[in-house]
Amino acid sequence: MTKTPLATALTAATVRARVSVTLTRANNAQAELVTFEGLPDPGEHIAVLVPPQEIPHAETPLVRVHSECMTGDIFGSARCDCGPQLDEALTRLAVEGGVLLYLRQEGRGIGLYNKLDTYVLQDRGKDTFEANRLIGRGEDERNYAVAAAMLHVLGLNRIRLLTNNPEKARQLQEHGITLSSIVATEVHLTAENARYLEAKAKLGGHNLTGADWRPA
Ligand SMILES: Nc1nc2c(ncn2[C@@H]2O[C@H](COP(=O)(O)OP(=O)(O)OP(=O)(O)O)[C@@H](O)[C@H]2O)c(=O)[nH]1
Ligand SMILES: [Zn+2]
Repeated sequence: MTKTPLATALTAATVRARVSVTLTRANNAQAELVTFEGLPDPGEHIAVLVPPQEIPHAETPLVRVHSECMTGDIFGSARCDCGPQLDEALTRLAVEGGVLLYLRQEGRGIGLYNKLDTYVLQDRGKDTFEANRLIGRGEDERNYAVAAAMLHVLGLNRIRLLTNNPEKARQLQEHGITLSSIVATEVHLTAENARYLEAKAKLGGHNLTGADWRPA
């Protein structure tokens, strides 16, 4: 059977290296960082494999697909909920084990400088989606084929996905990943990120109920 270009791209990837690290942000879990060759886009995406520390390994692994946010993940910027979501995922993975895919998709795929340009527009009253359009970019340019490719290489074709984002769930399923369930991330609401979260729920269709869910 002739493979479609997408199927070929998803299966052409291989593991490049596996490196052990102690994760101080995940209760000192002895995790493994995995790098890849032949992914469908050139970003330096990594997988973080975290062993369970408190409960036996689940049959279906918990997976967090996290998009890079330098401002939130590294500096703890309170404009968005990315930092608390990353901490939540790492804490949870340290308890029950699982995998975090760290995707180099800064600014929903538009890059750091462009994201900071949209912050200027947001400070003048535009929401996150509109601000992207105003600088001539898509509202959300992320494509999760790369995440599916990483999961295929790791042999994780059936997962429990930790997300509130329906598009992430939809695309992973489209690329052959079975979601046995979708586990909600907590709603990390603060006065400072309220407008950001409101836009995600209203315009991005994110589930902000705090309850586990299925895509419509
Ligand atoms: N363009 C743009 N990107 C942003 C902004 N704030 C955060 N981001 C990026 O948004 C991405 C995170 O996406 P979110 O929509 O917050 O969450 P998600 O990953 O889609 O959904 P969850 O799985 O539920 O967390 C990261 O790449 C951030 O860099 C913003 O104001 N503008
Ligand atoms: Zn963020």
